Amino acid sequence: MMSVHNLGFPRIGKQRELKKHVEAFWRGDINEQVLLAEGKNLREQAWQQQAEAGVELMPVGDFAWYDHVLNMSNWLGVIPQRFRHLPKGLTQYFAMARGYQQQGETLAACKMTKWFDTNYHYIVPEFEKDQGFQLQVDDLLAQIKEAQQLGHQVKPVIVGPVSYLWLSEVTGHGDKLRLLPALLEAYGQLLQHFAELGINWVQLDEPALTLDLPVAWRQAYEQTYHHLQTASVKILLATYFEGLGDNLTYAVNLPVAGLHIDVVRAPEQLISVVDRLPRYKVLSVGIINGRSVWRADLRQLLQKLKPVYQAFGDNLWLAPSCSLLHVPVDLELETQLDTKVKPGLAFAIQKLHELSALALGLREGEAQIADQLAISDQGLQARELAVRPVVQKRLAALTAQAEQRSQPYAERAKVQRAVLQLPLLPTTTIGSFPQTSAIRQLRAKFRKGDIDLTQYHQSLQKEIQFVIQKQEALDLDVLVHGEPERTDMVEYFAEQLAGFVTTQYGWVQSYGSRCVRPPIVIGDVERQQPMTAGWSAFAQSLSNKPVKGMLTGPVTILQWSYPRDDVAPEVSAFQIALALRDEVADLEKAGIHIVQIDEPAFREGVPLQKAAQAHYLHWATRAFRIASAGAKPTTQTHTHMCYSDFNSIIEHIAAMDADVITIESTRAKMQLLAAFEAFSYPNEIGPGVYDIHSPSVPTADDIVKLLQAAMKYIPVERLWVNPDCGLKTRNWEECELALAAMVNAAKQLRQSIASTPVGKQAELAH
Ligand SMILES: Nc1nc2c(c(=O)[nH]1)N[C@@H](CNc1ccc(C(=O)N[C@@H](CCC(=O)N[C@@H](CCC(=O)N[C@@H](CCC(=O)O)C(=O)O)C(=O)O)C(=O)O)cc1)CN2
Ligand code: MET
Ligand SMILES: [Zn+2]
Repeated sequence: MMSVHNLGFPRIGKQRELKKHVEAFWRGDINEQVLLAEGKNLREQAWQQQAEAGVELMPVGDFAWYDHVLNMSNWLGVIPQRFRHLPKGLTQYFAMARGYQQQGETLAACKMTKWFDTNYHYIVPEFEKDQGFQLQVDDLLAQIKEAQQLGHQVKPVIVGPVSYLWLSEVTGHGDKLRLLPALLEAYGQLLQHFAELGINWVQLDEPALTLDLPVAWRQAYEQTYHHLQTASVKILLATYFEGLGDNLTYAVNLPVAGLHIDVVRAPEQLISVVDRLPRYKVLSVGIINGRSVWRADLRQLLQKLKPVYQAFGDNLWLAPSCSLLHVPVDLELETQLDTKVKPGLAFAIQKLHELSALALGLREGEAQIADQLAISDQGLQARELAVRPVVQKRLAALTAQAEQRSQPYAERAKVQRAVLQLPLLPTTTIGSFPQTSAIRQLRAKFRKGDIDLTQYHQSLQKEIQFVIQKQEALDLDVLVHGEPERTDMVEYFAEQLAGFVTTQYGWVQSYGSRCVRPPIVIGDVERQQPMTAGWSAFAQSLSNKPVKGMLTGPVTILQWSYPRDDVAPEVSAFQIALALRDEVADLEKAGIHIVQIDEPAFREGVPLQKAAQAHYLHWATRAFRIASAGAKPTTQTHTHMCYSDFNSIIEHIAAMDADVITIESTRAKMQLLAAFEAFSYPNEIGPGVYDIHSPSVPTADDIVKLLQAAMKYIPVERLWVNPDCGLKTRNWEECELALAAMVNAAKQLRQSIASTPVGKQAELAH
């Protein structure tokens, strides 16, 4: 029978229950037994919600206390040496995710990085040179039994071996593919365990199969699935986030029982796959967008699926394009959404209902789903909202000149030096200071109406005063206001821009227990009033040192929101950029001399396949320039990037033409700067000098060494001193100690440079 199945479901619960339980466990407020019971509850609820929405084949294995890639490492026994003496189970698991500090012992966490082009972060598998694999899967098998006992037909869902290997890092040198045979043995055993539990189908997630793969990795796919075909379970090979591209011919011929393809990201591949996939295989069509919150056009999708159903019959399965991890759980919780917008949206549960409707419509005819079609038709009307001809006209009239600063960097730098009077190696922070529970509670009180707007603003002003005082005391050179008024760097802007809506409970996991509520772009974007200038002006009034204005860039605002699914992303990005351009002008009017426009998601937005990258990089760079280039030559523009590997996009970073870029680089030990040097990056750079993810505090010596390393690549006149990223997830004690060390390090270096003869200085600087 044709099946409706799901690739994965949000694990956090409708109201972020998982976050609350896990954080309570970390604080020691609940014990392991209670945590395990709460997890079991959440899984049961998720299965129940999916079953009620018509899922016939239930994903199991998508639950994770922290991250599903870390789960896979744990199941395979990929535990780096430094954690092996810790008690197996949750202690070891959380130590790998977050680091470990106890009784004088400090273990660094494993690396965390972006999951393909999403805002979800996974824990990078860390292999030793001769990594072995040893299954420890009792918890996974127990979950499968839990679901079976509840009467669900279970399909285990795990990361496939090639993608797992692709995402891993090997310490020292060595070709990762060497490890494939041993890895396949372990996967083979795991599939055998599934078979013993009566499992019929297993889903192996292989998003890496959509990348432009080196030949050896393509071959690894053949080797892998030839090896695993002897297992007594059927394999559904799941690909998503892109089309199969050049790997299509390989993919359709791999010896697996089923193939899942993403026809939302790559609609054009449907015909090719239907033509080439043998009819005895299952074709799982990812037809409902797992990365968006827009309702689907069911009539159109039915037309698309009809010929596929004719060709494949019961071997056609319907699914979301990818795991629903990337969308919120339930639209029904949203009681404050505009009543014209809400019918246009679908969260995880609603998306599964859309799939069930499609399946029923295909099997039994459209008349059977008249109600759902009516809902879909109504949803399409929400796309006609928020049309703003004024914005469209302004965009159309934009000149190339508007995207250029009025003077080149070399000249701007001179006038900025005169205005700002900064010392060599200026010190600064990235923007946010600790988001304490007092601040969050203040916000919660304001939302509930327990305090009014005036009281809320007064308390925020007090916080800004406190933040400025602390920075003065630390003797930082360029100050920030600390962003206490922002729940999130993207949501804050979306709340104020016309053309966006925000949600109450639209939480999506970003990493571990940390969640975000991505806003939704519903139409043309337009600024209605200044968004940040008041707060920045207030902060500046408290200090004689420059205070940076703090904006989130157009690419990041769009990337961390749900875009329209029927508007080219650059159109929305340019509109957001125009709004920010006006904000920059208002900051200048308010007496602000430095404006930072953060673009941490700039790299994340780069398309996975090479063919599409140039177009993206072109418009993304333009969007940044539209936002920033209106600044006066005396205004110093900054940007900030983090969480990614920048080496491949340096020329585009340079084309953004920010006067200063502050960039995460501690974990890569300044190696990143070699790339900046190789490219002759012309403007100023603040390579992060300490990792803000770790509670451990750096010493001034550590920082001096890093800066000396940086001076080998970047002339000291163009170097800044700052942490890797914002400090909102840290506490004050950690911040003060770390920043004191940082300022101290900068001062030491300034002194040693000042006492160095001029000839030598030049040497030092290069
Ligand atoms: N959008 C986005 N993506 C990003 C980042 C980012 O900053 N923003 N940074 C990178 C890393 N990702 C991150 C994602 C989230 C968080 C984070 O701290 N999230 C907070 C939520 C922030 C928030 O919206 N807070 C609200 C709601 C807070 C809250 O939970 N309030 C309580 C009540 C108050 C209390 O008792 O604490 C409640 O509603 O129940 C507020 O401040 O008002 C969390 O999960 O805890 C950090 C980094 C990459 N991606
Ligand atoms: C994820 S980048 C964060 C930049 C922001 N200005 C902050 O300091 O939090
Ligand atoms: Zn950052």
